[in-house]
Amino acid sequence: MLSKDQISQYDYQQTAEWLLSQTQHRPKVAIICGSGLGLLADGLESQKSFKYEDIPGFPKSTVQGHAGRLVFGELQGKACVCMQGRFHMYEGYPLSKVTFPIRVFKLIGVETLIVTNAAGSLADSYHCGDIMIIKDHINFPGFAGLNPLNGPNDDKFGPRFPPMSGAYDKGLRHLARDICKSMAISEFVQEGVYCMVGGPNFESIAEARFLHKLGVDAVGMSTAPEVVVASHCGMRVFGLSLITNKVVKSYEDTEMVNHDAVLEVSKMRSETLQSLVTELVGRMDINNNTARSTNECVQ
Ligand SMILES: O=P(O)(O)O[C@@H]1C[C@H](O)[C@@H](CO)O1
Ligand code: HPA
Repeated sequence: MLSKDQISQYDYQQTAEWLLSQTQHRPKVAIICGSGLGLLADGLESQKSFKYEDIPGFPKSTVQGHAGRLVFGELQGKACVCMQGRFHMYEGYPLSKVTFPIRVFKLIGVETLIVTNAAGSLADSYHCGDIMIIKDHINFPGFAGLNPLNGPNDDKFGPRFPPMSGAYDKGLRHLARDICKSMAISEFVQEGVYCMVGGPNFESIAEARFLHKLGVDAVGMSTAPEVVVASHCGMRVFGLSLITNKVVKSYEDTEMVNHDAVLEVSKMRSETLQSLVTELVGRMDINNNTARSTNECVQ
């Protein structure tokens, strides 16, 4: 039996079928835009967009900097679907709702997920405005039992105990580094470990020091649940964090982070991020997705 927070295969299917009936686009790539990074979706050609509130079963965006639109279109001739705004645990959504779109994407045929987010840096060598290719993540809420895969496993999507090593595709990370070189932006591109915390408050100094000691390079309030669900259902994943602030780790430091500053830095770099993602989609082989596992749920 499903608990009140769990979502049935039928519910995902209903939303997927509704979307397929509303657009001719058949995307193999989905892109999630982080805080202030909605511009990524504006680059799509032949757009067809839907407000989240008009999509059956979809949650609503409540965070400033997250427009709340699902945009279908083409990037470099490849069909994509772009979430202009995502859902966060701190908005009060259960993780099944936070990750609802991922399984819907799977059912409409998406094989590759690109996640982006705004994050604070802990690594001493990082600067505000840096772009971090996500190599791996720490799903902190998962340690406390908050995992989107909790509850009865739906074998049609993936296995009960999925591996998470290698969740961030090596080939795509390599390709992204090559693209950064050709764009001459490597000097502010890093590769590191992202940690999701629940938010909505930013980290205390003691928490920041703790995460730094754990080897976290950047911290944010999203992404890990989406990646867990995408990886569970065999999607190939690529992730980028935009470093919008340095996390305060010293009691001498009087600087305080706030969401407006996060949005400001996001805007400053969003064009570069848009070019990087566009080039990546253009050069990735979408018909050769050696995704991590196979399953039967694609219709
Ligand atoms: O959706 P993302 O992870 O980009 O949003 C980040 C984390 C918080 O939601 C917000 C804090 O400013 O930005
Ligand atoms: O410093 C941060 N901490 C957590 N989430 C964030 N999102 C942007 N910056 C931060």
